[in-house]
Order: sequence, then C-alpha cells, then structure tokens
Amino acid sequence: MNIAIYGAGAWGTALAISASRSGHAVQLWARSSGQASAMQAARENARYLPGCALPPALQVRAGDATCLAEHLAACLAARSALAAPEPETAPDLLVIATPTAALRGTLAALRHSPAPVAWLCKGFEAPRAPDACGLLPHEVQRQAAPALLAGALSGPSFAQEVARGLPAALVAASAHASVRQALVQAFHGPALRVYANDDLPGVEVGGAVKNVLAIATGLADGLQLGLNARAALITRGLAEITRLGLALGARADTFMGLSGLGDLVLTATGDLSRNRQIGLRLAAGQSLPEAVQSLGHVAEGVYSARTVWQRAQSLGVPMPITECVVALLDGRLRPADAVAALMSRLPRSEPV
Ligand SMILES: NC(=O)C1=CN([C@@H]2O[C@H](COP(=O)(O)OP(=O)(O)OC[C@H]3O[C@@H](n4cnc5c(N)ncnc54)[C@H](O)[C@@H]3O)[C@@H](O)[C@H]2O)C=CC1
Ligand SMILES: O=C(CO)COP(=O)(O)O
Repeated sequence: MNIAIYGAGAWGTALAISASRSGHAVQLWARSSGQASAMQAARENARYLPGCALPPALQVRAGDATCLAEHLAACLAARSALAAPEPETAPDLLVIATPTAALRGTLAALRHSPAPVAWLCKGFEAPRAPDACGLLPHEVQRQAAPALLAGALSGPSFAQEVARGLPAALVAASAHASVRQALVQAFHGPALRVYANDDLPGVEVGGAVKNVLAIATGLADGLQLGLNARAALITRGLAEITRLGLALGARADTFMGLSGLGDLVLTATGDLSRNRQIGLRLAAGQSLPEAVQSLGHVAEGVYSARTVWQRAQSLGVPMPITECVVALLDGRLRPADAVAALMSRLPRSEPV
C-alpha cells in the first residue's frame, strides 16, 4: 500500500517505521521543513523518537496539511490525465498523527480525499465556544470533513516499543468496513496485531479518558499511596470510562477490549506514558507548566480532562476521579486533598 502519515511526532514516526518495515511505501510528513531536513540527514527523528533508525525506503516530506492535500490532488490529476509515466502514486490511506488540537484543521484540509483517512489522536477537542461541548474526533470529522471515509487507530501502544519492533496489539475503529480493512492491511504485521471494531465512539472514549486517569495513577504512585490504591483507581476509572462511553452511544464490551482496559492498564502503569509522567511530576512538586514543559511531548489528558468532565456533567454521568484531576490541574485541589476527597465519598455498589 501507499501510506501518507501526517505529523512526525513520536507516534506518527513509530507507525511509519513499522509500516515501512512491513514493505509498504510510506511517506512521513513533517510540517516543519527544518525537522524534515534533519530527519532526512540523520535518518532518525532525533527530536521525538531518538535512537530509532528510519528504514531506507521510508520517505520524509516537508509540508503542512494543505501541502499534503495539494500533493494528493496532483497525484489524482496526473492519474486521471493518464500521464505516462505517472509522476507519483496517490496514497491509498492517509493517517493523521497530530495532537487532537490540530485534528480539525488537518481534516478540513484533507476533506476531499478519496482515500480513507484515519487519526491516531486520543483526546477530546476543546469546546470552541463558552456554551459548546468539546467533541470526540469522529464528531469533529462530521463537522469538518463529513464526506470522508474515516476512522481511528487506537489501543495500548507506546511509540518507543512499536518502533523497536516489540509485539503490540491495536484496534482499527470505523463505521466503514473498508476503512477498518485499509487500517488492518496497512499496519497488521509480524510485530503488530490490528483488531477491527465498528464501535468508533467507544474506541475514542477509551483512548481519550484513559489519559486523564493515567494522570491520577501517576499522582497516586508519586505520592506512594501503594499498589492497592493504583488498582482501585484503574478499576473505578474503567467504570468512569464505561459510564461516559455508554452515555455517548458506545457499546459496553468495547471497554473490555484494547482501547478500554488495555490502554488504561498500559498508560496508568507504564512509565513511558507522558500522562502518567505528568501525575508523577505534579506529585514531586512541579507546577503544571513545569511538568508540561519538561515533558517535551503532548500529554493529551492535560487538555482533555476539563472537556471530559464538562461533557460528563452535561450528560449527568458521575466521574469523581476525573473531577479530582480537573481540580488538581486547575490548582483548586492539592494532591493530598484529592485523596481525601475520593476516600470520603459515600459508599456505593458495584458494578456501576
Ligand atoms: N506516543 C505514543 O506512544 C502514542 C501517542 N498517541 C496519540 O497520538 C497523538 C500524537 O502523539 P505523539 O506523536 O506521541 O505526540 P508528540 O508530542 O511526540 O508529537 C506531536 C507532533 O505533532 C506535531 N504537530 C502539532 N501540531 C501540528 C499541526 N497543526 N500540524 C502538523 N503537525 C503538528 C508536532 O510538530 C509533533 O511532531 C496524540 O493524540 C497521542 O495521544 C497514541 C498512541 C501512542
Ligand atoms: O496512548 C498511549 C499508549 O497507548 C500513549 O500514552 P501517553 O500519551 O500517556 O504517553
């Protein structure tokens, strides 16, 4: 397949390396020409994924989403004019590997793509007006690029491990079977299993909310609250994810899968998680700006927590752990007080 990946951060680069190793023709687009030249010269993404060599066949391109859209249009025009020889083959699949905040603009630029478009980002878009709700990626796509054949690739996957060829399992989510198939064909390989799921809202809720909960477990671990507390946060966190997901039209069984339980366990317990690192750094006494600055990568939970909480409130869904994370990030609650706030809640019954 011909695959274009837009966004040369850690995850876009890792998946580009993986698909290229599987024999696909991959273009990795970096919006900064400086970053693209440095990657070409070193055959490594030293800024976002140091120590992982780019396979020789992997092409690095410079340009923003509009450049990629123009490239796509030029390839298609050449094909329809039966130009011989065809200058370049159009991508069969476009993958958006930017943070959620850049999704809307990127989708708008790519809105005429005849090829399927999939995003990797795990978050909610921030509300665009004071009285508006923050949106999941597929809701953003419905507004910004409704005609696209679209979906998401998600699941428990640290970029560094995928780039090293260590085994992992992902989930390809879309309402369209052709998009799920394209994602499986592109990324399923010797070290990556890609499962298909038609519950796109469920997969997106799992991917977005686990980031908020990983901040909570990072905090708890940083405060040395113990393994019991970590297990309690993960389990009750999964209950929060499931409640919100059901209210947003997802299926309950999705949350027992890769994008629910799987990604929550990975991100809440693995020190490679940037969201968990935010919690650890806050517990160590750093301010939020210091923690974000020292990370050098996006930690989506920082930007999604408030939106998740607002969306839950508008649906009448209780999310006490998320509420505490929001209060902590806002500086309204100190870490030790958050523990007291959670422990002093009234007794409840499982499994709700
Ligand atoms: N790193 C990981 O292990 C995984 C990350 N993800 C998700 O993938 C998304 C991207 O994460 P990472 O690559 O890790 O982030 P990163 O912080 O390593 O890199 C972000 C990249 O996005 C680029 N970018 C930001 N705004 C852009 C725009 N408007 N246009 C083009 N590029 C833009 C930055 O230049 C940078 O290259 C996030 O939503 C994250 O939650 C999902 C699974 C695994
Ligand atoms: O989504 C991820 C793993 O599946 C990466 O998590 P972080 O963004 O917390 O690093």
